[in-house]
Amino acid sequence: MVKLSHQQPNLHYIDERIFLLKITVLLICLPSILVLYGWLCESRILAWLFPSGISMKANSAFCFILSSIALVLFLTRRPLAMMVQRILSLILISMGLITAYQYISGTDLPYVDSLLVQNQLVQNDPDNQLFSNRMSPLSAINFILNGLSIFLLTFRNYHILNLARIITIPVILTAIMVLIGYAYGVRELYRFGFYVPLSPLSAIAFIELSVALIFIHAERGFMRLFVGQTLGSKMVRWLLPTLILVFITIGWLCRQGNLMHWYNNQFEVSMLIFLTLFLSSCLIIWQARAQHGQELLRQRAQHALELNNINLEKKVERRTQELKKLMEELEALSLTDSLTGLANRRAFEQRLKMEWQRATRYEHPLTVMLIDVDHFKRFNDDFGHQTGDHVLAQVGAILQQAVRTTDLACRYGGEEFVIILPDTPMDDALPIAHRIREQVADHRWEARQVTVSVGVAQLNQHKTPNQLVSDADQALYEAKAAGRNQVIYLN
Ligand SMILES: Nc1nc2c(ncn2[C@@H]2O[C@H](COP(=O)(O)OP(=O)(O)OP(=O)(O)O)[C@@H](O)[C@H]2O)c(=O)[nH]1
Repeated sequence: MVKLSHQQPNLHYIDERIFLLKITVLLICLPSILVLYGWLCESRILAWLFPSGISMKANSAFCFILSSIALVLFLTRRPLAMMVQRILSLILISMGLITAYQYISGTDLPYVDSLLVQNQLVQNDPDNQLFSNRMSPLSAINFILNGLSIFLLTFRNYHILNLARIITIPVILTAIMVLIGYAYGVRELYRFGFYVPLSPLSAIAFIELSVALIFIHAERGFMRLFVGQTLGSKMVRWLLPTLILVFITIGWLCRQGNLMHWYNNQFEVSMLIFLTLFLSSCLIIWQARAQHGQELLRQRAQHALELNNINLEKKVERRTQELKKLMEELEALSLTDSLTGLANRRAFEQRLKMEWQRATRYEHPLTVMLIDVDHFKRFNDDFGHQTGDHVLAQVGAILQQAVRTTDLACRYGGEEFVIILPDTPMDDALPIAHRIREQVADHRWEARQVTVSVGVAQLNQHKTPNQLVSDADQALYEAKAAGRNQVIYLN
């Protein structure tokens, strides 16, 4: 069994529906109480509330009062209310079944039709008829159906809810038929054979009761269509009652004209067809206009949405490109030394690892040289850090110029630099090292002459890139020890 979920529909609509339910209960209950009171006090005026010559029977009035109570109890969710509703619905079903049994078997069970009132009013009734104190067979069937519907609605289950609604539809249809019968004077529509006819007041009460039952928990099941906020919901809410009322009224007016001998039958039918065509066309055009407007709005909204999507996609694409560029810049920044503009130690380590792998795999020569500024501490102490920074930047520029594009000059840290020379044997690397040393020494320095010491090492049987750097460092150490401004290589 599917349990109903507790949705939160529009509260404004809920308030409106609670109000309508209360009004409906009053509309069913008040006339029924008056009719029942009329029967009990033998007041023909009250019992014959509707001036048609056919009264709502006392049992029917009683059943309608019970139905109203059951209806109003749908406003509370207490288990006790649910129990009372089930008991009331069972009474309604029983009343209907017992009456139907009496009609079918032709018997007159004691204390059933005379349960609430004796027959005095009926006996005085000029239109007296067989079983005239008994509710009509149609009422009996309708009370069975409505009682069943109330009983099922107390279960609040999705499938049962729809079933409860479906069984009230025949009640509405037959009651409308009865009203049409009264309006147009078609006896066969409200009275079957010699049976007791259904009174117009009962027909109205059945319509009110059944419509109210159909709208219980309307936000669930197929009745959602009637209480929704869509154009379809608004259409069905207005169009359906309008259609029923308008066409019944047109028919009635045409009929009355004929009865008053303003025109004959042919004219009545022609008028009816003309007015029906005219009004149906008006209704269709009115609704088509509303739908057309809605469709245009929808198309415009869709177009705007598509444009928005295209703009959004362009924006995302632009932002992605910007982000990509930013990432590349960040990546470059993270690999660059800010003072000299050379690659930093991180970039050096990445590249050395790569070149070392390539060189060992293809047995290519690979040389690394470490360059250190001589007595830089003293330089800093004498001329200050800022001048020292300037010297480092200039040494960096000299190194960058001295190497090929396939080589990589990096700032190793502090005043120490390193150059990776791929595919370069020691014989080719040494002239470069000497050139660098000379260029630094020959440079026109502002403060004082600056020199560098260079240690060179070539890849040999080194197991790791670190060992190669360590060899270059050893050579550099020896260059320092040999008096600085020297190039020393380690084989
Ligand atoms: N201006 C400046 N100085 C730095 C920077 N990085 C390191 N130094 C300085 O470089 C000096 C390096 O000194 P040491 O390692 O003793 O070596 P040195 O004085 O060059 O002597 P040798 O290398 O033996 O010739 C230290 O005083 C550091 O403060 C930097 O980015 N800018």
